[in-house]
Amino acid sequence: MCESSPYQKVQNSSTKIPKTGQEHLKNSMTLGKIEDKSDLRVRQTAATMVRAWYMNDTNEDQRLEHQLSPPKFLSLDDLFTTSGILYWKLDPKNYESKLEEIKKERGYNYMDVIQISPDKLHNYEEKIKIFFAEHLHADEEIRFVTEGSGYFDARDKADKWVRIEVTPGDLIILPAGIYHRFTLDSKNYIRVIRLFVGEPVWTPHTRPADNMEVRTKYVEQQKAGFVNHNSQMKTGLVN
Ligand SMILES: CSCCC(=O)/C(O)=C/O
Ligand SMILES: [Fe+2]
Ligand code: NI
Repeated sequence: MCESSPYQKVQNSSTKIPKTGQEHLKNSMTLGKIEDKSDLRVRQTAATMVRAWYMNDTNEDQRLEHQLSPPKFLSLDDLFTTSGILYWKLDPKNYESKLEEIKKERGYNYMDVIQISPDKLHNYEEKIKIFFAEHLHADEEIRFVTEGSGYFDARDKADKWVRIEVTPGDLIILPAGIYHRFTLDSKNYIRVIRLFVGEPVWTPHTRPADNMEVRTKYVEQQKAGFVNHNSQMKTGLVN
């Protein structure tokens, strides 16, 4: 989306984050180095907790899980191979340095915070509708969840909806050109850090946008198969 004012904005990671509860980020982060095996185990367990599944197409409330019967889950590897979606699990209470590392590595020099709930988001009903209309962006969509939960839905190679549950500590990167949408779950609240390279442009291009260059490029990549040069990201390990 292309909203501007209601969110805190940080032009680069060393800039102060102005007001509204974001201050604790600065002090809460230490380097996410895995010092011993028990630490690794804890982090791996957390990493495997991401859930992604194929959706049914019933007209029930969008906030419900929409599992197939029986449910059909995807692994992180499947998620990446079928759609190019990258996922990292960070420690939701101690993520600052790892997030900084990722920002540096991928060139994300903009960040702000959005809280989505009926009482926290201006024009909530309208925004929720926009988020849930199938669309693509000309750039990556990078979201790090700090509180609450929700679902990102993305189309796989066969144009089937895959639902990805996001909870605190989840960093998800949707590639440019992928058809997707977002909804809150039945708890009705999420707080998300949004990252971007340069000045953010979150214009949603509603489907059909098949003739956009970014879409044709994405489809080509999808046909050729996505290649991940960062195996940590693919497996969801935090370090
Ligand atoms: C959870 S962040 C708000 C949703 C959004 O910005 C978007 O583009 C969804 O596709
Ligand atoms: Fe989007
Ligand atoms: Ni958007």
